Amino acid sequence: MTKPLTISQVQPKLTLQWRAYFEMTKPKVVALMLLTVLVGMCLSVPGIVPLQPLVAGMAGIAMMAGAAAAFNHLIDRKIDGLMARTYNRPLPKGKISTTKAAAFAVSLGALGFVVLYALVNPLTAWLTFASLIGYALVYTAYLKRATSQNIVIGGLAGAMPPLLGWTAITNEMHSYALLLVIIIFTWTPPHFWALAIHRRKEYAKVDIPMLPVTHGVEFTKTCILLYTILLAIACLLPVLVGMCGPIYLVGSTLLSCGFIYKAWQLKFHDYPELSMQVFKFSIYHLMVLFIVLLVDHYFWVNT
Ligand code: HEM
Ligand SMILES: CC(C)=CCC/C(C)=C/CC/C(C)=C/COP(=O)(O)OP(=O)(O)O
Repeated sequence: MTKPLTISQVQPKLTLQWRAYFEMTKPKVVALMLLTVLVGMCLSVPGIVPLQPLVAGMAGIAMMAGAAAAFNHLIDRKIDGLMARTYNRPLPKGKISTTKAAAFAVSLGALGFVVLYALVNPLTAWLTFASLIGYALVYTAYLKRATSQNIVIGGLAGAMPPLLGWTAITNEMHSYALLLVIIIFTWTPPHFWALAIHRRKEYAKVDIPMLPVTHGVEFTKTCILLYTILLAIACLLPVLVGMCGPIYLVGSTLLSCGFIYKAWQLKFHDYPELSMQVFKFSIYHLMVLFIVLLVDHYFWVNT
């Protein structure tokens, strides 16, 4: 006869399951996206942001972005199991079955959609749904395996969060919000290609046509440098149209100089650790840039 499980045996199993589901939502990526959502919300109105659409908007967008990430885990489970960076993920490790992962992704996405539709507005719900489809289906299931421009085109889905935040509060698309989308859109290629240089052998092994695999490391480094220059120009646009003030101008210029400097080092110095340094820098760059946007908004634009 099999012995019944004791509470002390069940508890760790439940905790492990919970952690595995949480990991599928790519929490750190979604956390940075939520910062850009919040900034989109704050910049959309001159004064205090109304609390109800702020809370419901953040919750709904977080759920749908987490669901998109879970779909990515599900669709990529086979190649993830073959790469050193990702073999330990819940699906290749067998911590969660494909059926449960699919049920989780669908329920989380549906719940997020209902929250946005019912408590925020239909415009934000549909735009977030389009981002989910853009990342989970267009990028993951198709572009990723089809072209070396995969992340340039697919990056549009990941760039949407500030616009989603903006529409959650105002129920309309504003050209200022599109400038924030353009900034994340031009930031994505240097962010990802730096990592792809470091992991190029793994991508080649699973036949994923990332730029360093198809066009070589030197060409990718040139593209990274050019995109950091393009990003610096994109970061100036909010000042040129009068959306942001001097605090943002100084902060974003320093960040742009830092990013171009790191990309220049990557292109013209041959230290293997530089690619991961550029990748890490990109994350701090975007985080600080959006914090500076917020500080500028409350300390300059409103004065
Ligand atoms: C299509 C667009 C994008 C691609 C292909 C991409 C790719 C990646 C990859 C492969 C990693 C994993 C690195 C690792 O496992 O060590 C990563 C990490 C990260 N990405 Fe992106 N990314 C994209 C867009 C974004 C966006 C829009 C944001 C935020 C607004 C973002 C924020 C982050 C953060 C915070 C991490 C670090 C996560 C961690 O440390 O666990 N990414 N990105
Ligand atoms: C609704 C909404 C706002 C959607 C946005 C979805 C989202 C979480 C985008 C993140 C972009 C990202 C981490 C791409 C990496 O995928 P990858 O498959 O190239 O990397 P991996 O190998 O680490 O999985």
